[in-house]
Amino acid sequence: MAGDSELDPYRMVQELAEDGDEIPERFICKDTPYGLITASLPLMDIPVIDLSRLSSSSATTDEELEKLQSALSSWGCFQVINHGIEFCLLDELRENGRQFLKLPMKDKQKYARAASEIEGYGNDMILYENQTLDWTDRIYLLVSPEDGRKLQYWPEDPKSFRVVLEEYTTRVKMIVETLLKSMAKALNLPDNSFLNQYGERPVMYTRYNFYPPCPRPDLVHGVKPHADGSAITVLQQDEEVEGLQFLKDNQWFRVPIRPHALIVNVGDEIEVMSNGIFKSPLHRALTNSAKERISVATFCSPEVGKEIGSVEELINDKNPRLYKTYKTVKDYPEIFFKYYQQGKRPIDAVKLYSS
Ligand SMILES: O=C(O)CCC(=O)C(=O)O
Ligand SMILES: [Fe+2]
Repeated sequence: MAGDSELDPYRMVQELAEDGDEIPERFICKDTPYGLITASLPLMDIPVIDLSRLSSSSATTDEELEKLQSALSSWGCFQVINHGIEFCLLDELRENGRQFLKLPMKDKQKYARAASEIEGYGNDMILYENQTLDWTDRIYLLVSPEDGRKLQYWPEDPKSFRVVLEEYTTRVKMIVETLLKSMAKALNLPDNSFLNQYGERPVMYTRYNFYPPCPRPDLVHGVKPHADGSAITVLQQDEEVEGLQFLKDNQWFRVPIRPHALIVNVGDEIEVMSNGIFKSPLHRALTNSAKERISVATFCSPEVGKEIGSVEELINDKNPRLYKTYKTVKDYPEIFFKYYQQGKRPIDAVKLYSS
């Protein structure tokens, strides 16, 4: 496809990458308040949580709960091992995304995102005029609740795309429930303290992020620095190509690749529910000049209409309430995307005191 890419908001990054060395101006990041875009950074000593120890009540459970509490109050994220998802399912999930991406553009076009929607196959959403765009294409799908799925956006090629994603969704849902219970236990709260706010019909979106090779990885973001608006995000990383980084104490760290482990980070909703004890971490994804990268992120949020607020037992004279309550899926997405696309932190909109 030829044409002036800067004037064509629907042009995929994949096509720009195939065109050659020019990066349209709109992708070039002129302002980096969180530091230079570079991969020359220390590797993160990422906490590792063994999910099988959390789900059984054995002698090692308490130790694992302590690790969980420590991971979430420092980094806000960890790697999960022994999560129970078969490795072949994880491989197939990621490979299906890759296969879809290799299809001719005309075959992918029928799943294209409509201008006013977030679901479907598309590039970075343009929400305001001078927005710097991320070097990424994506398939973005609501996967739960099941009756809210818009199957017109779910690829039918490769053939197993839909069943694999359905199965993965079921598994992630179970993992998140175990984690929410464990997180409450880790804070000495009743098991259901977070689950009560999460509800029976969580809203889950899965996003396949594709990062085509970029001729100037030092000038663009694959995904700009942000914290997730979810309660919990479960991420499958590329099995070979690094790119994800977390910020801690104003320093970026590279996330190491551990095949078949999942990365879990908490999002703004858990920061609010835990009254700031668990941190919704800033993270970003960088691009790479040699190789494309893929990641699959599942954003898990409470069911529609649930009111989110800090758990009462965590509030006392020493620890005052830090956040306003809000209706998660009703109010937050609007705030979230407006702030997010401007590189601002949406959680600031619900803080009672500015920090
Ligand atoms: O690609 C990655 O590793 C991270 C993506 C991410 O942070 C997101 O989709 O919210
Ligand atoms: Fe994210």
